Amino acid sequence: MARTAKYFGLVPAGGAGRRFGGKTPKQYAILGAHTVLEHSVQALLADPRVEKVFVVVAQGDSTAESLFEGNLQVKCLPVAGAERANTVLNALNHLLQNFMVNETDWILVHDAARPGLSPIALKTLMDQASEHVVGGLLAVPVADTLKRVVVAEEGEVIAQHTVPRDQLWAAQTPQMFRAQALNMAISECLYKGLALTDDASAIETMGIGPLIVPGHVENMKITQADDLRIVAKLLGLNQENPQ
Ligand SMILES: Nc1ccn([C@@H]2O[C@H](COP(=O)(O)OP(=O)(O)OP(=O)(O)O)[C@@H](O)[C@H]2O)c(=O)n1
Ligand SMILES: C[C@](O)(CO)[C@H](O)COP(=O)(O)O
Repeated sequence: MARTAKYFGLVPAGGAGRRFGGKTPKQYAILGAHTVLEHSVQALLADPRVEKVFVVVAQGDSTAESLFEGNLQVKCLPVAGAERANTVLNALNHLLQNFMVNETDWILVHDAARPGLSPIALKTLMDQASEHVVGGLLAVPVADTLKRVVVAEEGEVIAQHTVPRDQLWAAQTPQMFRAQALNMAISECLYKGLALTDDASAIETMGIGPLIVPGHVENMKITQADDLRIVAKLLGLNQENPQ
């Protein structure tokens, strides 16, 4: 008889941080007293149901391994791929093929670049998405008016027209789905050459809508350099002289 489904974190941390710039990839930038990655991993471990967090890094990246040395709740997998979707798929393949997770276990995919995830948002997502047919994700309703633009030859960005925002939400992470379902959905999409910027979009192509659970602004993604200062402010962390 199959055991009860467990919960595992999967943190894609294999990006180069091109938009962030600088020599240190943003997942290893210092935020308060720890790296961005450590904050993001600890945020997942805030819920006792999360058994283990798998941190997926680029081959040869030993930084994460040293950050979590001795922490039995964290395991680093050097199987990151060319894009975020490849990283997630490579990790899922590794975990399933090595029987480290069961096909029906819940996988919480959470960006290493989102250190501000709150325990209550994580709990709400796990409580609600686990009751949904396919799973779900954190997202926040779009509050700004959105413009579709064109970029002129001189580089000027020109508004073409306004995009109705009444049914638009901005996806965050974690995005929580069953291991094998997500594995198959991403694999199918990549085989078809579909570009995936998140995990839910792969599930959506299977014809099932994931549950949206309201997130919070503090869970923003660190993308540009100044985002580190903004997130530090949102989290009330001293960023003047990061340790
Ligand atoms: N090949 C990749 C690309 C991204 N990521 C991870 O996916 C998350 C979200 O991606 P993004 O914010 O785009 O990070 P980068 O790809 O590093 O940023 P950029 O696109 O600016 O290079 C990050 O935690 C990043 O480390 C990954 O694991 N593998
Ligand atoms: C997964 C994600 O954070 C949801 O908004 C986002 O799509 C990641 O995009 P990125 O370009 O890989 O940062």
